Amino acid sequence: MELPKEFLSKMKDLLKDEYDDFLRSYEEPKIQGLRVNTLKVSIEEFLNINPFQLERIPWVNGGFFYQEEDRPGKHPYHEAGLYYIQEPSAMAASEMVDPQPGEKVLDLCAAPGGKSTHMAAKMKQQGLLLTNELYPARAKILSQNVERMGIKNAVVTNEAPSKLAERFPNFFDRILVDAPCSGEGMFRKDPGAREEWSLENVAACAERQSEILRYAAMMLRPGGRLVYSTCTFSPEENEGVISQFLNQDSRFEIEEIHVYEGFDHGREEWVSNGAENIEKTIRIWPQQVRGEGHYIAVLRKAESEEPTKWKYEDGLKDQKQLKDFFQFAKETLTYTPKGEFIIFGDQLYLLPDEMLSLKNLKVIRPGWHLGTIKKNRFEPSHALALSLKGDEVKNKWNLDKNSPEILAYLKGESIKAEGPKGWYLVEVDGYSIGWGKLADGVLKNHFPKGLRWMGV
Ligand SMILES: C[S@@+](CC[C@H](N)C(=O)[O-])C[C@H]1O[C@@H](n2cnc3c(N)ncnc32)[C@H](O)[C@@H]1O
Repeated sequence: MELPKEFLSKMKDLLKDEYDDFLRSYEEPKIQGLRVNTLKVSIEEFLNINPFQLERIPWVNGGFFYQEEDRPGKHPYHEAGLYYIQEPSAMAASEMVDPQPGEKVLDLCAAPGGKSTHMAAKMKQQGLLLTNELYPARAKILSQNVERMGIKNAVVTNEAPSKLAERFPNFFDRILVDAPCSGEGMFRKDPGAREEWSLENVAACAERQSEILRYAAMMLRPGGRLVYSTCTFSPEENEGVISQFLNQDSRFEIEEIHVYEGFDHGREEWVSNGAENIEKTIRIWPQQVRGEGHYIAVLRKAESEEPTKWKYEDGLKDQKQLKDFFQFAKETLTYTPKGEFIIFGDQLYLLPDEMLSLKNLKVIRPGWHLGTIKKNRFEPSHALALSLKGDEVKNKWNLDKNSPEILAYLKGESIKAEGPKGWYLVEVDGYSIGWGKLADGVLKNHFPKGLRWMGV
């Protein structure tokens, strides 16, 4: 593998005796991981039905190494959101954010959503997860992953950190800044990162990271936790950014947290003006664990009495427009979802608790997407299907993971079926995967066109 020469000489100076081991790690194949989505299946249940060769990742409950030939991205369980494919070291960051059910959590640089979907699982559908991405095309992928994992309490936005900072001052209990970086830790996985690398780019990344971090700091409530992470080795983007930030903002300090075996500590000697306790930040090295390179700093904001006035988002006042939805819920579900409803165009959503006004923000998904309000009828969304459990619907149609019918369903074909007319939750081995509508012995396919398996 060809690596940038200036990168190698810099790493040699920094790592000294460890350099040869570091270099050898580039000869190893990339490490593959998946994380069980506990919103849909418990870890134990998943291990009972698991079709892959899995080995536990020590630092994350429900994280597993898999083998290249397993191809979990091409399995019906993937479409059902039973797991998320994620680089093993990257799973450490959300573990350290450790969001709790009911909290208000922000993921500021979130696409494609590995860490957000991990945090959502920890929040157990309770509280608010604001997950944001600057670039529109990436924000769309983030939103699709939120849908596939059956997350109900997430709002997906497509904003600049500065814009969010104006709207959410001192608001979040926990914030993750998984910053855009020079990606040195991903060289083994991503040839693009190798090609784009330069010393100038490292410096530009550090500047951008400092700016993002300052906006994140404004949005954290006093006493809250801010986690900063990168997938790069350069001290400028890691200990350097954190030291500069801490030296400028005395409300923050480094929080000491449990460090897993094999993880390394921050290097004070690699930066000038290293902040107090900078060695208590975390480095993950490919020559020390089965994962790519990462850096993580956990910060705590001091308690204070900063008064803040927020403007909460109001749900629909006039619920007349919801008539067809309530009719659908009565016919199809075993309960009626409650809360603050909101209509965007003809799309119906339920807002997460405590959401602030979304006015003038670029919102991709303002909450739990329920479906489309059509003329005299309601059509349920794919997001609704993926977030429902079998006991929450009156009718379901279960397919075996190895059956020809599940393949036909994923390709968009109708399936022969007998039963009362209406909407059916289609399942794979008991886990929701989409909708079908039954009439006259045929289950009409409602698996979204854009997700269908072509050429299989
Ligand atoms: C390391 S990636 C995030 C990975 C993600 N957290 C995950 O686990 O899947 C950083 C993200 O920050 C976004 N980004 C780039 N410039 C940004 C900026 N100025 N402000 C906020 N986000 C930015 C990138 O588009 C990218 O999606």
